Order: sequence, then structure tokens, then C-alpha cells
Amino acid sequence: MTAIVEQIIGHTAVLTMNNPPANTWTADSLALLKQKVTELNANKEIYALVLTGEGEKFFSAGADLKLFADGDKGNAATMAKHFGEAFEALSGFRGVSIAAINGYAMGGGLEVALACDIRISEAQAVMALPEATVGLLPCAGGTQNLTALVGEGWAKRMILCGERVDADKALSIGLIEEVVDKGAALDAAMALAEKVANQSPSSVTVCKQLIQSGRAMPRTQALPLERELFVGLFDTEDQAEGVNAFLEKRKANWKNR
Ligand SMILES: C/C=C/C(=O)SCCNC(=O)CCNC(=O)[C@H](O)C(C)(C)COP(=O)(O)OP(=O)(O)OC[C@H]1O[C@@H](n2cnc3c(N)ncnc32)[C@H](O)[C@@H]1OP(=O)(O)O
Repeated sequence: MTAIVEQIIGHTAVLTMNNPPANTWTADSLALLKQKVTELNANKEIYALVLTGEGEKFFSAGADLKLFADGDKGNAATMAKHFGEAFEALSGFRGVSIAAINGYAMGGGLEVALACDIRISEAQAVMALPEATVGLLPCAGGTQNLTALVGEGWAKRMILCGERVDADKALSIGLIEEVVDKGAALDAAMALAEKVANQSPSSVTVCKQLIQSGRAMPRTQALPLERELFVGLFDTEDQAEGVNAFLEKRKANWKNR
């Protein structure tokens, strides 16, 4: 059994978490995610990555709690390292990553969705960071990424009070961007990935860098960087192709260079 199943459809890679019964994370599945994202990042034909869970019930229930039952600190450090490396690789993916949340997204299962650029959830899904409920804490980016998305109030309700949110609530607090019917998350994510494929991949990479690096930068630094990278795009073939395709009233033929 492969813990992460990969499928390439056009310019999109679909990664399916497949670790029954709850698509939980282990050191091996996290290492595999990192490896796959690193390979996809090097593949210039891939513009979008869609992440989903196998089955109808779970996107992912987070870390396999059996791994933490014996209180082994070394094992905790290993898991924390694997979480960090895998999810940082995911957030550093140069294209657009979309979480298609098809069921429970709990703990590290929500944190992997938070490491994606965009989250689409099915109506029946439930999201939580319940690590404190089991004596742990969200060490896979959750305290930072959830707070950045929903603000301190809801982040504290979810992390400190263990509150679960359904898809409608998640939409209303900005945790996800779209709610779809049960069974429709993957199709909705693929439709969005198709829109990504119409964009210049060179522009997308640089825009994503600007949005992400801007979080930790003063405006006085971020705005000059935006102008500098705008000019830098004129070193790419995609820049000339995009403008000329518009003027010639044809579809652009992107090269990702
Ligand atoms: C840095 C990151 C840290 C973390 O991620 S810590 C982990 C955070 N996650 C959680 O705390 C979620 C734990 N799971 C649950 O609370 C529940 O599940 C749900 C609410 C998601 C669903 O509840 P229900 O519908 O009653 O299903 P079920 O019988 O609990 O789960 C089906 C099978 O899946 C196993 N399972 C679920 N989550 C985990 C997990 N995180 N680690 C290990 N096993 C898990 C169960 O034990 C059970 O298995 P069996 O059928 O053999 O009894």
C-alpha cells in the first residue's frame, strides 16, 4: 500500500492520502509527501497540486496517535521534524496547492490543508486542531497558519478550547474559501486547477513568493520587492508570450520559463 497516491492529470498532480482507517500521518508517509512534493516542484509541467484523502469519511485525522502512546521523546522529535519538512516543502511548492477536504481534517490533517494555498471543503467535513485535547500541541504550522487565516479569536477557540468547526463555519471565519456538496471537493479543486493552468506559471510562482514573503516583511520592503520582481518577469519567455497572446487574440502557450 502506498500512503500517498500520485496521479498526473494535464498540468495538475493529485496527491491522495491513503493510510486507512483515518489517513493518519506517520514518519514514512510524511517523508513520502516531502519526496513527492520535491519531485513535483522540479517538474516544470506541473502548475497545480491537489491534495485529498482516500475514502468518504476522512481527509486526514492527523498524526497516528498510536505513535505517541509510549511517551518517547525521541520519537516526538522525529515526528515534529518530519511534519516540518513535509509541510514546509508543500508551502514552498512553486505552483498552486489546493486542499480538497473530503471529510474529517483533524490536527496534522488540518495542518496539511493549512500548508496549501487554497482550501475547498465538502459540506459534511469537520475541521479541528484538537491536539491539546490529547495532551499535545499543533507542531506542524497550526498555531501560526491558522492564526494567519482566521485571526487570534477563532484560532484560540479552536486550539485552546478544542472547538470543531463544520464547513459553513469554516467558510464564515475564512478557514476555507469554498464549500461544495459531499463528494464534490476533488472536482471543484480540479476546476480551480484548470484556471491556474490558464495563468502564466512564471507569474504565479513569483506572485506566491510575494504574498508569502510579504507576511514577514515591512511594507516598505515588500512594495519595492514587488516592483523589482515585476521587472524580473521580463527575463521570462512567459511574459512576452502572455502579452502577445492577448494582443493576437489567442490562447497563451506557457513554457514555465
Ligand atoms: C502535529 C500533529 C499532531 C496531531 O495530529 S495529533 C492527532 C490529532 N487528531 C485527533 O486527535 C483526531 C483523533 N480522531 C478522532 O477524534 C476521531 O477519530 C474522529 C472525531 C475524527 C472520528 O470519530 P469516529 O467517527 O468515532 O471514528 P473513530 O472510530 O474514532 O475512527 C475510526 C478509526 O480511526 C482511528 N483513528 C482516528 N483518528 C486516529 C488518529 N489520529 N490516530 C490513530 N488512529 C486514529 C480510530 O482509532 C478508529 O480505529 P479503530 O476502527 O481501529 O477503532
